[in-house]
Amino acid sequence: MMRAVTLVMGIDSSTQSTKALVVDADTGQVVAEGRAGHPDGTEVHPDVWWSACQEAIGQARAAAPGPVEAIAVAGQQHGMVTLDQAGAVVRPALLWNDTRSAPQARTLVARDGADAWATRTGLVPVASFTVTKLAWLAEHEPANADRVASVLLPHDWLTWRLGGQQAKHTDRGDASGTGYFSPATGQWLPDLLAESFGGRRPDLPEVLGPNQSAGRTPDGVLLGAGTGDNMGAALGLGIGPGDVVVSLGTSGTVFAVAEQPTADPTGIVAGFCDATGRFLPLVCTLNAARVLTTTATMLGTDLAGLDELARRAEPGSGGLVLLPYLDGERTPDLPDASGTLTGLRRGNATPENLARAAVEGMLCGLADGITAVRDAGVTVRRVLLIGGAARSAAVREVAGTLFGVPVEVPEPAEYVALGAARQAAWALSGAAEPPVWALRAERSEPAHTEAGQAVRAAYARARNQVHGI
Ligand SMILES: Nc1ncnc2c1ncn2[C@@H]1O[C@H](COP(=O)(O)OP(=O)(O)O)[C@@H](O)[C@H]1O
Ligand SMILES: O=C(CO)[C@@H](O)[C@H](O)COP(=O)(O)O
Repeated sequence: MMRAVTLVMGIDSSTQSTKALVVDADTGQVVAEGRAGHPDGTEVHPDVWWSACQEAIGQARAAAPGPVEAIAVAGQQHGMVTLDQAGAVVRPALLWNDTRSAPQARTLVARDGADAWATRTGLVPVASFTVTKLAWLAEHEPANADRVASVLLPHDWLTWRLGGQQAKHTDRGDASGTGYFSPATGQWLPDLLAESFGGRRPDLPEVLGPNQSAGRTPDGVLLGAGTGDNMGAALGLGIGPGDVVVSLGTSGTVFAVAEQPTADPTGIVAGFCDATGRFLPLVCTLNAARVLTTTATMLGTDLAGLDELARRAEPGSGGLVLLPYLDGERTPDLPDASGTLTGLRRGNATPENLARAAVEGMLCGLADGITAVRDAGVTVRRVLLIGGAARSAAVREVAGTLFGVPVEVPEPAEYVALGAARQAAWALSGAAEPPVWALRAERSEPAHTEAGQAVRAAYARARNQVHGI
């Protein structure tokens, strides 16, 4: 007899695109997909995400074998979505990679001290976090700030739109990236928000538990709480103790699931919550996959060409080191930095070496991130490498040399959207735990740590030489 299939949808609204997956709720098998691009830029009107979301959902629904019963959205973290009293967007959202609020971040840290921020919010403010964007708005656009009746994150806003603009909801995972939420208590910190937003007290969405529902769409589909994209990926992969994920999308992230909250006063490890009721210590760099696309363009080739060139060069790129801070950097906290190529000589100035230096430079910052999460108390037994740039063979090989632990590459898949789908299936089931879905087949990259250590040392020297850190 045929099994009755229950279908759910997971949406990943990340920096560069929206992806929608229709998934079998019992097995986690993907049965249909949709995708739509986002425009470039660090300031984006949320309507753009809504159009992309509609397009991706339309494609996935058209290809699906039946109707979906639940949907959840995982979105790029930290983006500042401001709504007025009538629910209209006050101004385009400032995204996680917009660095204009770096001066406000410094002022907030000077005001309360890094220790106090880390203890209260799990974070030390940098330009990425929503609280600094609100401080920027209060200082630079007070008339707009006065109109703000509520503040949402990208995933909250999309969930609210999908639900026909009824009650506003978020989850612990995404809330923990704002800078006015306590991961330890699971509560908003409205006084801290007001102190940072010129005394204003906008409404904040209700924080739902991991398997709670955010209502229904006008046509009756159950809505999951949704979450941030990194929390979504952790749920999609179903990571456990000893697993550290390195995700190479627009951002580079390193994260693991932890039982206890973390509070790192250096600000390197952000003490986020996850999407299962646990915690998600995370290190984020601003420059990941796009370092490769930019280098490919510089070399007059495409990503496949860059891959071939990088694989022809020796480890260490003949002495070339790229500090890849093309969009400024968040970790280390260098919002005004630009990229630097060091070690250039007539004898090593080849396309091959430049291609490999781009791959090595992008990954060295994340290797440092692995060290930082280990220092924060995370056990690191293996790295799971995901995100768009994990599709590159050169990236996978070099990661195996730099990370110092076994690197496993799960079958390429949209793990953020898969995590959102798993959350939707969980909300639909009403069960205490999410459905058990098998992790996709993995390939391992052998670790050659000796060559990798020399590459990391050269990177650290170059960073010290240029930035004094
Ligand atoms: N084979 C590849 N080699 C290197 N980069 C790739 C490859 N395929 C895709 N990418 C890059 O991955 C990025 C998209 O990854 P994704 O994880 O979807 O990002 P995001 O979630 O931030 O939108 C793009 O910058 C794209 O150029
Ligand atoms: O700011 C962070 C994490 O703190 C980023 O990871 C954003 O969540 C954007 O993610 P991608 O678009 O690169 O997936």
